[in-house]
Amino acid sequence: MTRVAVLGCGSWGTAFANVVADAGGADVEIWGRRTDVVDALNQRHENPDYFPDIALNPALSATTDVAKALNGAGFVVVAVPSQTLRENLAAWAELIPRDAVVVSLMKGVELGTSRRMSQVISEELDFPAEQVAVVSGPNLAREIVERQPATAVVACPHEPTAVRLQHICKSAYFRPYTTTDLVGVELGGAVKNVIALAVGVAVGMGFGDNAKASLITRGLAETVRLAVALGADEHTLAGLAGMGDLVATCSSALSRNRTFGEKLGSGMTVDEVITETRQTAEGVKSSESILALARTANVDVPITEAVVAMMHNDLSPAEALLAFMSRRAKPERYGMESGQDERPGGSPQ
Ligand SMILES: NC(=O)C1=CN([C@@H]2O[C@H](COP(=O)(O)OP(=O)(O)OC[C@H]3O[C@@H](n4cnc5c(N)ncnc54)[C@H](O)[C@@H]3O)[C@@H](O)[C@H]2O)C=CC1
Ligand SMILES: O=C(CO)COP(=O)(O)O
Repeated sequence: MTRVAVLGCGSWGTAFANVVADAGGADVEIWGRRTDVVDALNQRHENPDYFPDIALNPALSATTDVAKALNGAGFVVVAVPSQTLRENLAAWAELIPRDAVVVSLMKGVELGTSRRMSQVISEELDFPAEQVAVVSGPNLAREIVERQPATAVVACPHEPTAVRLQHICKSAYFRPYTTTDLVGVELGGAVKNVIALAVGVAVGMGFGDNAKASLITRGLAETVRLAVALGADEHTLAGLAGMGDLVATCSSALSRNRTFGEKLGSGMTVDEVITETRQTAEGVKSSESILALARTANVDVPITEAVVAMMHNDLSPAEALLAFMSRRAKPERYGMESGQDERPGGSPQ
């Protein structure tokens, strides 16, 4: 049977490993850093840190020995924070089988380089495009580990690889579709975290459904502009990895990004929220790398600009709202036609 190594036993690594085990077509071993978590996974079939009340598939095994997890793996699924991926891969590179498919579950863009996760994988491992894939979509880990129905997108420029991956993670409750549009899928997943931060801020400030719907809709518009400028198919962003994930994340109290924004909007400082946030909220750091990408591509991303200003440049939520709402009046556009006038600081009406 195909061996699958899942690297990272945080919330999504654990839930996705369980999906593959439940799908029943592969042997799955999950790697984690902490002995107590790995022991609980092996002995009690639970992850006490993230899902203490959920019975995981007993066929799922765990190890702290990354060489053991990677030995003979046909798929190497990576679920660590986006900003540590490069250093993690450097440490693992020699152990990853040269014929394996490496799968990113991550939704971030690297700081400093603005590389997508699949690009970091290709660069660090020197793997060809047909051996690098991504899984993304409306996949709040808690709901998936509860085995609630969900859909996702499996992306690889080489369709047969996407189909192989689709088969090992398709189960009674998890329905993956395939696509070859890696760029659209990865940018959809990364930018929605930034938009979820903005929605969270609005919720924390006490605003209601009109504000949320406005941010989601205009957030999708800026995601489409950026992704298409970088080579994505516009239709991908109307799909599960775009609108699907954006709606799920922005609507859910389970989202770490939305929750982070909510705390900021209700008056906490960024440092205070970071101190009490234990899990990865990718949008906080990726907002900066996404803004850098947008500037390089000369694309207006006003919500992302506002999020970066709040997260990294001490702009208060009230000031960000004022800057956002006082931009010049303009026609509603969805795609690539937008001009420079979206940038905060554009002349008020
Ligand atoms: N939680 C969710 O619902 C979903 C998360 N994702 C994405 O999956 C990725 C991982 O997120 P989660 O599992 O939720 O995060 P998490 O914070 O629950 O887990 C991260 C894991 O990485 C490990 N880790 C942290 N620093 C590390 C380092 N320097 N080296 C090696 N391992 C390290 C942690 O010990 C933990 O096991 C993120 O990019 C996230 O956007 C995608 C879909 C759903
Ligand atoms: O990506 C996710 C759902 O698809 C999870 O979002 P958060 O990282 O905000 O929890």
